[in-house]
Amino acid sequence: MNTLKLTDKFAEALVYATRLHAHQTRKISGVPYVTHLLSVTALVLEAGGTEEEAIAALLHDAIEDQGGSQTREEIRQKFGDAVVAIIDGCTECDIYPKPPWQERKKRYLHNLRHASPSIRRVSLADKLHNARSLVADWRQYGDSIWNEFKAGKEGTLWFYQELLRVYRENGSDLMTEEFARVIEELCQV
Ligand SMILES: Nc1nc2c(ncn2[C@@H]2O[C@H](COP(=O)(O)OP(=O)(O)O)[C@@H](OP(=O)(O)OP(=O)(O)O)[C@H]2O)c(=O)[nH]1
Repeated sequence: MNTLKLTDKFAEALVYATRLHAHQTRKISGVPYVTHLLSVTALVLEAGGTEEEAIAALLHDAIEDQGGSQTREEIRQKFGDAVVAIIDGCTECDIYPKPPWQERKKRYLHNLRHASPSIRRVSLADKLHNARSLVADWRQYGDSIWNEFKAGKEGTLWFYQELLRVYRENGSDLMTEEFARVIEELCQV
């Protein structure tokens, strides 16, 4: 049985993430962006993740979407180096303009191959929730959803299949196999 007890640091990160992303929404459904952060965090904790991993899950898009290096330093001061290292491992880039889509995705896949177990857990939870969102959004809105993704349907499916290959390189676990089932479903939409 998992006996993890979350501390006030987790509660602080929850409020901080909610405020940081307060004006951001999910691009298909339009719901508050914090829904994604909460789902990813729940997946990390359900998979046996630590409090540091859960805090990193809450803040995994903070550097990329909400302030770059300034936000990184703020997170370092509030939550420490270990949390920042996990977030950096889940961050594609923090510079603007962003490099081309395929270049970013290939670099993400390359870095993931050498990433720590903590980074891999938060990354997998992130991509699992995004893949589930895609299936749910497709059911509601149909093929028009692909217009919202820079690489369209083909490129997006390529990325998810490559991610699955990388997650499986270190063996498999329950979350990886759930990801595989969702990707199979996504490939059939
Ligand atoms: N499925 C889905 N994705 C959405 C939605 N709103 C925002 N996103 C984000 O869109 C990103 C994928 O969009 P793309 O056009 O393919 O790529 P890009 O934003 O990286 O350029 C995902 O980021 P990512 O970099 O792959 O992951 P993340 O770490 O930013 O979450 C995902 O988080 C939504 O409503 N549904």
